Amino acid sequence: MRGNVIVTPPCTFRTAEDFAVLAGDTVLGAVRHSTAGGPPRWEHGLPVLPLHMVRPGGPEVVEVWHTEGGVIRTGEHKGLLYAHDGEVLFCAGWIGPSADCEEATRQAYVAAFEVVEDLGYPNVYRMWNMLDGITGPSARGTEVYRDFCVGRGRAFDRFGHPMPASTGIGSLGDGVAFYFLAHRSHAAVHLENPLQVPAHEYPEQYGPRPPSFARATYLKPERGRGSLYVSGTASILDHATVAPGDVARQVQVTLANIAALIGADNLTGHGIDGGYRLEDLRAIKVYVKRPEDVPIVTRLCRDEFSRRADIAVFTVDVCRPDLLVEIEGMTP
Ligand SMILES: C=C(O[C@@H]1C=C(C(=O)O)C=C[C@H]1O)C(=O)O
Repeated sequence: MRGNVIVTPPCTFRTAEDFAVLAGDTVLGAVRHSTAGGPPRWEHGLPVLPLHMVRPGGPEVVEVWHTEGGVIRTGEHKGLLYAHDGEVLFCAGWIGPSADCEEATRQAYVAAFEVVEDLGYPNVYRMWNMLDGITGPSARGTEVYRDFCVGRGRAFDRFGHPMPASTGIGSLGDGVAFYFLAHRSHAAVHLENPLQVPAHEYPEQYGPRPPSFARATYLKPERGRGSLYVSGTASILDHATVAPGDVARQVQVTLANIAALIGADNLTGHGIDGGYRLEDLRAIKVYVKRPEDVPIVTRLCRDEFSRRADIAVFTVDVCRPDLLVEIEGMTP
């Protein structure tokens, strides 16, 4: 509560049953982390992206993106499904298994930027990409993530959009899925981390085209406090992986990275007043590579984040073979 106004967080995690009740009320779109992925589909008249992130028998986590009001309009463009309420655009797409991940990614991202431009939501502030076999060999004999980065980068080159906060993570199957959010009027301020080389400046040892993303994006309203969206963050200092093989240390380095990124010093340096701490984050997603590491990673995260935060843990691959964990979140 702020005064007597109820502040609805933009994103909450729900069970499949809760989502069925909630949909059609204040929902713009949703992402179903479940046992199968595939193209986005319409549910209750809204775009819903199924992601293969859960093993059989595990609980489905529905990530629900809420609208603050306005008339919701929906549509489809080249297989991408979207909903928008006059201020916020939610859009989801599926690249699917393909012979040429680079070209398929380029085309899908071109379609995404066409949606952004056609509908007039120029401030893209958060993107997610879930890649089956992310560090595995691609059909053209390189690596799926590397091919993906080249294709995505070519679409960014063509449209000249600034690079927003993003996640590029593994999934348990069903090709490459992606979704993103864009705002009509609020400026998107993209942040880098003082402890890390900007990802888009990574040296060539990580691939021919560095990944196109910022470490965080602050969505700045005309007045008052905005929301900060933290990219998938891992145990990387400068550009190098820290503590390969040591999951507890990787969690510590990752949390320290996030703390430095969202803290007052870094925000002030990007022209944003104030700062945040780990306990301010909500809608946290934790990606753990090895199933046996889930208990310790969950405990370490529970100790640092607020009890009021939704924390979802998924057992999937991370974008470098030596990374064991990755964490993302946002402020309400
Ligand atoms: C973990 C890293 O990168 C990951 C890959 C991303 C992408 O390609 O969009 C974004 C954030 C992370 O999920 C990193 O390079 O620090």
